Amino acid sequence: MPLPPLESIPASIVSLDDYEVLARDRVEDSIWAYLSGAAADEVTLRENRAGFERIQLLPRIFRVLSQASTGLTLFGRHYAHPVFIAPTAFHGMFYPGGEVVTMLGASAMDACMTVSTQAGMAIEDIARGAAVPPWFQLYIQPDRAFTAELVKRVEAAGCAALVITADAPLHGLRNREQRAAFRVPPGLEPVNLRGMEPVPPADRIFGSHLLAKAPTWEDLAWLRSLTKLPLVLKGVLDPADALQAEARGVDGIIVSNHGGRTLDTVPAAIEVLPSVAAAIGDRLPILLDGGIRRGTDVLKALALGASAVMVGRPILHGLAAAGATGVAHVLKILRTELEIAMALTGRATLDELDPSVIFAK
Ligand SMILES: Cc1cc2nc3c(=O)[nH]c(=O)nc-3n(C[C@H](O)[C@H](O)[C@H](O)COP(=O)(O)O)c2cc1C
Ligand SMILES: CCCCCCC(=O)C(=O)O
Repeated sequence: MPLPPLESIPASIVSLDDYEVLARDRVEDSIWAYLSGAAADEVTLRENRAGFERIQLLPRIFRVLSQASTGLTLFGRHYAHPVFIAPTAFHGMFYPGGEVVTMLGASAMDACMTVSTQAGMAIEDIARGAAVPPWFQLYIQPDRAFTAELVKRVEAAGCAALVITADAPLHGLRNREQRAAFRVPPGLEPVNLRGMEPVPPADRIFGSHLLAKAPTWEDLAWLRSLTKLPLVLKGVLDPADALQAEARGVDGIIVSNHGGRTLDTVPAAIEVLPSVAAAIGDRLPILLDGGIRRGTDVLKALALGASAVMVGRPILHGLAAAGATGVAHVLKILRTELEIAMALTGRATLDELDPSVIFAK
């Protein structure tokens, strides 16, 4: 499938926020509530942005930039830049063709896409078109035998890492979605979970079946024994959990509050990153997501201990606004902004990004 040229995007669309405005006109109200909303009062959603805005940069001047690069190596693979696509559910809600179209845009920008367990398309079909082998995000299912089969499929499809989401044993309390009566549109289903017994609804949480099979640390050890893929744990906020994950043999950690969509009033991801980075040191790579909207945000996250970042909602804004071209343009904007931020702070490589680029008040 050819990618329509970036020139087809209006010249006035220059930032990720512009894509949010463009997408708003193209997405039906209840789906918009699902995409944009977060848990409860959405305090954490706002904090994810405010956390980045509170951090100021301190540039160095006259540094040698002639060999500048955004390249990095993670789990033995080279990546052209540190902007990864976070896993998000059902891309078909936002654009016909769903995840395959997102992958087309990601491939045009050499970006690594993480495919959600809740994707509306088969992992094999999504991975087939990938220029960069995707990562797969796993929600450990109540049926562990089914989960094991899914992991084998993911390996066979050529995925390069398994991202295990740990912060959502339950769906967060999404009042904005409830008010808008959000439902997954007919015709979309989590096709990679086909064949699994659906989890019936319950009228209470404690004492019902809902938490009976919730994942525990033992599941991590079980997954470790099941696959050679790098295991990356998503949804870590407490350094003690990061250390526990390391002890259980994970290969990487994603500092994330799920874009504010699980437990409200937890701190901004960028605010807890330094404490997780201090605990883990250089022993494991750390990624961060939540609120990345500017190249300066990418730079701040890398300076405070992340090796790469993931971006959620803006990718869906690009997809809704202009399909694969929109996804590619969102990624291009972020990468270009990162390069500008690196050049203007006098940092030629990602290795040169450390806390010295952050202004200490
Ligand atoms: C519409 C939507 C769907 C999401 N679906 C998933 C999912 O299926 N699995 C998952 O681990 N995280 C999911 N997330 C969370 C993202 O992976 C990521 O943590 C979050 O979006 C990052 O914040 P940002 O949107 O500010 O970039 C979803 C987020 C959104 C906005
Ligand atoms: C509409 C199905 C939602 C599945 C869970 C996806 C998710 O993690 C999210 O944040 O939303």
